[in-house]
Order: sequence, then C-alpha cells, then structure tokens
Amino acid sequence: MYLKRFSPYFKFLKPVRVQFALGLLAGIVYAASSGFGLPLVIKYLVPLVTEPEGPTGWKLLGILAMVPIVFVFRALGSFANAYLMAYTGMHVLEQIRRMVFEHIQSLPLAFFGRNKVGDLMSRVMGDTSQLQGAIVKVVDSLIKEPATLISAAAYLVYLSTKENDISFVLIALATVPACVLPVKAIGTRILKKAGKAQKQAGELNHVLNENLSATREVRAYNLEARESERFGKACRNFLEKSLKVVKYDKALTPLIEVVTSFAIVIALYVAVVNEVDEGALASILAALYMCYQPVKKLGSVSNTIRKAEASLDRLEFVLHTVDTVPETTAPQSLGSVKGQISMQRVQFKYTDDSVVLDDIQVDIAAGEIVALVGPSGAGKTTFANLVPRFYDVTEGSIRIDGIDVRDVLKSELRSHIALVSQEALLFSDSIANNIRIGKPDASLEEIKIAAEMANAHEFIEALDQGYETEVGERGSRLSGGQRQRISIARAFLKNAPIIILDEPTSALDAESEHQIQAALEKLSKGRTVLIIAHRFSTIKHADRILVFDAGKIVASGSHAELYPSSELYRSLYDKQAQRQ
Ligand SMILES: Nc1ncnc2c1ncn2[C@@H]1O[C@H](COP(=O)(O)OP(=O)(O)OP(=O)(O)O)[C@@H](O)[C@H]1O
Repeated sequence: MYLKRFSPYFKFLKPVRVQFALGLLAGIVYAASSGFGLPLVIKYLVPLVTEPEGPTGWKLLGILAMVPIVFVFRALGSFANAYLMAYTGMHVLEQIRRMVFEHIQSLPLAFFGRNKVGDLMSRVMGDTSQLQGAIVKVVDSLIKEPATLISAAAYLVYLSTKENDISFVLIALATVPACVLPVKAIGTRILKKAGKAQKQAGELNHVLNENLSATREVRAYNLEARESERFGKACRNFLEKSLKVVKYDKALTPLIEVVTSFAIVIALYVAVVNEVDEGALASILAALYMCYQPVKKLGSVSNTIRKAEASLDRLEFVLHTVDTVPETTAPQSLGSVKGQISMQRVQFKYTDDSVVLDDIQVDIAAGEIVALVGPSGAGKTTFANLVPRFYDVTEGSIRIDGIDVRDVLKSELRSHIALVSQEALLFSDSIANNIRIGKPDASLEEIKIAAEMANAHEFIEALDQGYETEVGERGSRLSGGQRQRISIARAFLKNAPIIILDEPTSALDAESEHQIQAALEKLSKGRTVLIIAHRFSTIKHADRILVFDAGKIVASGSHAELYPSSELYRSLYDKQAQRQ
C-alpha cells in the first residue's frame, strides 16, 4: 500500500527508537484503557444507579475506584504517547531537513538557475514538516488506533461470551469495510489538491523572498503597490488551493459518522431484541463508540498520508536531482599547482537548444594574467565558471597543469582557485570570520596580513570593534568598496595559484577604486588570473586579452596588437574611453 513510499524515511526513527518504542507502548496503554477499560467500567457502574439493591461496602468502593484507575492509566498513556511522539517527530524533522539541506549543498549551480529560491525554502521548511507529521502520526496511529479497535472488539467478544450472543461483534465489525469507501474516495482527491496547495505555498514564499531581497529596488521604482498586489494574489491562490484540501479533509469524519450511525442502530436493535440488561447495553454503546473512533482517526491518517505524499513528491524532486557535475570515481591529484590552464575544443550549453560557448581553444600559461572582454552576453562569465567546474563542458575538455578538471575531486580543484566576485558577498558574521573563509584555520595575525595586502586593514582598525565588527546581513553594514576589499583579503588568505576576478561593474568612488585596483594588482602577482573585464581600466595590466563575441573567442593579443587589428575590440574600447 501507499505507505511503501515512506519506508526509506523510516530510518530516521532509528536514533530515537527507544523514545519511539516507549511512545508506542504508552499508546497501547491508552488504547487498552479506552477500548476495554472504559466499557468495562460502564458495565459495572450503570447497575449501581439502575438497581436499588446494588453492592455496598468494599465492593462498592472497589467498583468506584475503577473509574479513577482507568482514567489515570488513560491520561498517563495519552500524555506519554503525545509527548514522546512529538519528541521523536521533532528529531525526525531535524534529520530530514538536514538531509535535504546537505543535498542542496551538493547540487550544481545549474539547479539554482532553474529553481526559485522561495520555492526551495518552502520545500525545505514546509514540505519536510508535512513529511515529519506524516511519519510520526502514521506510525503512531497505526499502532494506537488498531489497538483501541482491537481492545473494544475484544470487549465485545468478552461481553458476547457472557451474554451468549455474538451478533453485536459481527455487526460492529461488518461496518468497518463500509467506512473504508469514503476514506479511499477522499484520499485520492486530497493527494491532488495537496500537491497544488504546496506548490502554491512555494510560490508565495518565492514572492516574499524576491520582495525582501529587493527592498531598495522596490522603493526606488515605486513598486510597493505592484508588489502588494502580487503578494495578495499569491496569498489568495494559496488560500483557495488550501481550502480545497481542508474541504475534503474535514468531510471525511462526518461521512464516516453517518455510515457508523446506521451500524450502531442495527447493533443496538439486535441487543435490545436479545434483551440484554442496561449495564451491558451502555457498555456496548461505549465499546462501539471506541470501535468507530479509531476508524475515523485512521481515515484522517489516510488524509495526512496523502498530504505528505504530495510533499514527498516535492522533496524527492530535490533529493533525486542528480549532480550534473559529477564527482570522479578515480580522482587524480593536482599536487602543487603551477596554474597552467588549457581548453581544448570546448563547447557549452546551459540548455539543449542554445550553444553559449563554441569551439573554444585556448592555452593560458602559469602566472599569465588574462582579461576577458566582449559585449554583454558574449560568454565571458560562463567561460570563467567552467574552470572551477561550476558547470561542466558539454564537449571538449579543460585541463589544469595537464590534468582534466573532471578527473580531480571538486573540493581539491576549488581549493586551488580563488574567486573575487562582482558583488562581494559576505556572511552575517564578524569581519575576521568573513576573511577566515579563505583559510579556516588561519590565525588572527594571518588574517591581518591578508587584510593589509587587500588595503582593508586600515578601515577595519578604524571600526569600533575592529576585526570583530559584525558586518550585518550580506555585509550590509559596510560600503561596496569595503566589502570588495574584504573579499580580496579572503583571496589573499586562500593563497590559491589561480584567481578568477569578476570585475565590479558598479562605479566605486575614485579612492575606493584605486585601493581595490592596487590590491588586485598585488593579488595577481605570480598567479594565473582570469579577469572578466567589464570596465577596461584593468586591461592594461593584463598579459593577454581574449575578445569574446557570441560564444567564440574572435581575437587574442595585447592591447597594442588588438586595437588596430580587431574591429570589435576597438569599438568596445572606444566606447569605454568615451564614457570615462
Ligand atoms: N544560468 C543560465 N542559464 C541559461 N542561460 C544562461 C545562464 N547564464 C547565462 N546564460 C546565457 O549565456 C550567455 C552568456 O552569458 P554570460 O553571463 O557568460 O555572458 P557575459 O559575457 O559574462 O555577459 P556580461 O558581460 O553581461 O556579464 C547569455 O546569452 C546568457 O543569456
């Protein structure tokens, strides 16, 4: 049955198996005291009221004492069961979330190009939560509810042997299959609707995330009303899709109750015709109630499973996404890298239908500084992204010191490459820890030296907390130029032989630009450097310039060689010169 879908995830119960087993045991105590204990108590209590010549003294006290005893067992069972199940549930949730998160870390950049951040957040938070709810509720209910049903049925059997009539049991049990029909019909609908509702939750998260990541743009372009409308629409869609789930979810219990009311009437009729006494009659009612209660609960469990199945589909979409940049099974070591990069007949496509880089053939010597220029969209960033294997070539090969990058472990390959991005991205941590990313075991002394090399030491020291200053979310408490210098300090600390430098496009003030430029020149010394040159100010320090156009390298050489020979280069350069 459909529980099979969840079986691979039951392994998460293993670390909490003791609590889980105790929780189940508590569930059985609860079930037995509800299904068997309560009807039994009622059987002895009712005659106390209806029969004038009832028991007295110790016997009376004994019967009365049964009430609190049964209720104490039931209460203890109920509490321990609920608490231990919540305990195991939260532990399961933690593990599932971590598994999904870890898998997301291993996914290539291409995956994030295709999927929205908000939707992924919704999958990590919302869908894991649904799955956790299902695993715990299902496993718990699958013991507790049938145990209650069996206890109540056992009581009916016990009573029928005493009353010499087995017909109540048969009638009570005969109605169970009838209750399964609405459970099945509603379950199928819930699966469909829940999938849509979760998808809409992802969309809602996406709109929220996009808005919160673009707070400046929203204000600058007066997009507040448009954004509110977009969010409102997503909210409404989510509400409508969720309400459909609620409708089916909530229809189940009343439906089952109607079915069981007929069964109860028939069972009572048989009991009355057979002239059972009041105590037995009341206890039959209680036992029947205890029989149908679990059926109802199991129906709601079925709905939970359906909802969780929809969430599982969304989670498995992430978990089953294979790494399109796979790790080699027979890794070679790069050893101490000189930094020679060679690209042979490289072709690259993001999607099947468009070639972004075509027939790229280039050899970059160790220690060479190479600038990549070309019109926007020509393929410069893509070219640089292939070296650390953010993407893999679709044809041809890239070699570092003669070794194909696909034959090296990604972690080793990337340890030899430092990246200075266009938009320096800092983590919400101290400045020291942000620089330390370049070398996790670096001492404060090493961090300060790296900051000095990056022309960052002075401004850091001038801050109240110095290196311990918290930079805020994404480094928002620092200026663009300061962030950039911290990211250059990171690269200094990493001391990698290959540097990829995505030149900042946003205009920095002259002083900041000068400091960054000077730091980058220092950083470039003795290393192989690829500069994605958006502005041409850095070009003069390059040993070679590669001119990209529509995914091809159309010219290569120094500025002095290219200016007269390449029309494209000349026009790009002149346009830049005019702007300055
Ligand atoms: N993640 C992606 N998925 C699909 N296509 C992409 C992706 N990234 C870039 N492209 C496409 O690949 C082509 C090359 O883009 P690339 O970013 O390499 O150009 P670029 O020369 O660095 O441009 P710019 O100077 O504007 O940064 C463009 O047509 C772009 O639309």
